[in-house]
Amino acid sequence: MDAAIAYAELLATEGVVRGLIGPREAPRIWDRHLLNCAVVAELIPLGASVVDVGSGAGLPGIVLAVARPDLQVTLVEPLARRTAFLDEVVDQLDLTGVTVVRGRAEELVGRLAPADIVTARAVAPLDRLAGWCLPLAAVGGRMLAMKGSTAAEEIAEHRNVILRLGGGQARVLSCGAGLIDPETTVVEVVRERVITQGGSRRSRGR
Ligand SMILES: C[S@@+](CC[C@H](N)C(=O)[O-])C[C@H]1O[C@@H](n2cnc3c(N)ncnc32)[C@H](O)[C@@H]1O
Repeated sequence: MDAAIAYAELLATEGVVRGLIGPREAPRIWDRHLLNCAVVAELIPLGASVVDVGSGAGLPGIVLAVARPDLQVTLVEPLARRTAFLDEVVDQLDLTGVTVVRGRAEELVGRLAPADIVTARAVAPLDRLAGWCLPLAAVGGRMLAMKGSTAAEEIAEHRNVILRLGGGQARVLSCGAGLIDPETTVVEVVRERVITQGGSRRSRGR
């Protein structure tokens, strides 16, 4: 809790001053941001490696690292102003299991170890997100994309693209039942196959 309180304080002060979070968000950091992200931890197995794509000011990556010290979390973010803030948060909260990587997700394929879980919140539409996140997951690993009430429509629109990218059937999951209202909506996609550049497939175990 001490680390969570310290992070909330950093977001509401430095985060706002540096333009990483809107001033109107400061009073609702706990419910709209921290708790909304923390409940996603219920979908992540013990000791998993997590890559958070487009971490921004650290959502959900920092929250997951604080809530779950068993996780190895890599925060991927292209903007220097944001990675500088993330580095400071990691230092100040002494988050030993967190690595900050400056870069675009699509440029990091093959440079990061394949992750058990790839998270993203408010980064891109589902088709583009799948194109960035699935290649960073291990085969059998999962993308967990935090989405709003239009999650099912996004899946219907982009189902074929996701399959072509080597993903399985996307599912809409709800996190935080009995803890937060509204619950957090997550689109889960398992990376089932490796798609090589020419479009051929390699399945798990081959
Ligand atoms: C709207 S912000 C969301 C930040 C955070 N996830 C949140 O929920 O507050 C989107 C973030 O995605 C990052 N981003 C955009 N394109 C990206 C890419 N190709 N790879 C990784 N991050 C990217 C942006 O720099 C930005 O910080």
